[in-house]
Amino acid sequence: MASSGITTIDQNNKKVVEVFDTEEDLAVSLAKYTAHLSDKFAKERGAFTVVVSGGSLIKSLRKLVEAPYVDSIDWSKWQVFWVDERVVPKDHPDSNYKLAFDGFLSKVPIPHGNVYAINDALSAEGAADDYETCLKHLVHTGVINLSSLSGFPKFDLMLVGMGPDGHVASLFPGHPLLKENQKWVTHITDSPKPPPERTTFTFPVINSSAYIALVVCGAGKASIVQTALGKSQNSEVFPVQMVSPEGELKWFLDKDAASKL
Ligand SMILES: O=C1O[C@H](COP(=O)(O)O)[C@@H](O)[C@H](O)[C@H]1O
Repeated sequence: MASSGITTIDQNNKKVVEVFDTEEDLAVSLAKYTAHLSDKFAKERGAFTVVVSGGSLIKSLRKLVEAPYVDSIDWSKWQVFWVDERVVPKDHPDSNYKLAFDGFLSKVPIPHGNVYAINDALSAEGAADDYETCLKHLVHTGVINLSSLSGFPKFDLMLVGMGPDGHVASLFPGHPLLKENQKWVTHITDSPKPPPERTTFTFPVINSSAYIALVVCGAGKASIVQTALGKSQNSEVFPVQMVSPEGELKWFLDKDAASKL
């Protein structure tokens, strides 16, 4: 699967891997994929619950704020959440909210009340608990679906990146939080990547999703991609390998990230 432009699909159609010649091509396809799901969920359930990560993912969403998508998507149906957040003020350069707001949210007419940022006045633990309470309320009111299989919230689409160490959200290799199986949202105060204090969705929530787009670009991530998708002998299990949603997982890779496959 080394060349670009190739799509592979696993036997039960739950995992799709698509490799793009350039990050530009990837961004175009990601916008099309997201717009399609927005339309589907808006029609089916009158809401589209979208979870974003921080990092390089946000730049790869840039085509959504351009024609034709900026005018064709029904932004009023979007409900936006963060899979992880750094516990810093919302206007801090490290804030995932600020990154998404500056690069994406400020350019589309999503109602302000449909954007769920953490309470940045709280401690990491307090912010995680507060976010979980907010999610529970939204499940109760039917904005967020509940998985009948797992009993955890089932978001329509998670758009997530992966760090060069194989972390997803703020779930880092070897960290005890990888095993959290009760909480919906938890916190970390010793993140190996700064800033140290963060909130993060847990794996049961991530893996209850209807759709996950895992967006990975750059040669610096090729070894982990090889471990996750290729024939690497690496015995360590990286967090990204624990991503296994109830619904569909689609990997969006650029040629460099896929270079070791
Ligand atoms: O710290 C974080 O890093 C990951 C990966 O970021 P990237 O820039 O390497 O794509 C990101 O997905 C996560 O949301 C963020 O908090």
